[in-house]
Amino acid sequence: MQGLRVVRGGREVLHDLAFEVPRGTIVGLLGPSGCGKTTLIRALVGVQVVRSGTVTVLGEPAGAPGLRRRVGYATQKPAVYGDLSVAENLRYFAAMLGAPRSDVARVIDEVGLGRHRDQVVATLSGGQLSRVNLAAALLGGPELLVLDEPTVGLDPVLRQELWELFRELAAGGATLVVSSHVMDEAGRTDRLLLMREGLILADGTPEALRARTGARDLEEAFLQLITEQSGSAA
Ligand SMILES: Nc1ncnc2c1ncn2[C@@H]1O[C@H](COP(=O)(O)OP(=O)(O)OP(=O)(O)O)[C@@H](O)[C@H]1O
Repeated sequence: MQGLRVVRGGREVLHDLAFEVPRGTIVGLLGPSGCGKTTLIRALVGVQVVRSGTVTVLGEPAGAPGLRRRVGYATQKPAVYGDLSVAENLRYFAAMLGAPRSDVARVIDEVGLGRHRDQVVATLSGGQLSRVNLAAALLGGPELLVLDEPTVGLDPVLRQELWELFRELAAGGATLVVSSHVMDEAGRTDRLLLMREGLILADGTPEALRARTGARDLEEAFLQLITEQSGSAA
């Protein structure tokens, strides 16, 4: 991604962003609410009108038709049908994608919803609902998974399990871009993009960010970077 600028509602919300994501890694996109994480994700999956810049995904321009089956995207708000069961939703999405039917059982298992496979989605808890949404993004075994705050509303045990799943997927060669505004999740990534007000404040491994700022934890490192940035802007 190079020189990415996005204007929304008459205001520039991403300012000249550039970064590259190596395959097979988990990249965390972190920053406070409204800093532009979702907009950046929308640009990656090719649904965002951009003012300028180039976004290349798996060697093709973001949003190219050939990427449809190679990129899995889970939006922040679950986008599944409330009046269908978990399995019915996933069978439908698998058919739309041309993914094998056997994938349905696999992804239900991966997100730990086996006991709820025949439950109507409207009756699921919030955490279960977000897992159905995630399961839909896993259909077809995409090479790039783009997940917008996939762990919101989940208890610590489930969050831990999902991060283990993300790690397994990356070990199998998938690349994951995962947004979050929870700093304790940042330490689980291979690489962090810390965002603030439409800019990338820092880009590096969690260890490198801690070392660079001399901070004890990533929350403190983030605050330190903000102070540095404000100092250099003044
Ligand atoms: N459709 C829109 N029209 C105008 N402004 C918008 C629109 N969508 C987003 N914005 C603005 O763009 C900025 C970035 O929003 P974005 O949704 O990318 O943030 P975010 O980091 O994902 O936030 P959150 O963590 O709360 O989801 C915000 O200031 C938001 O108000």
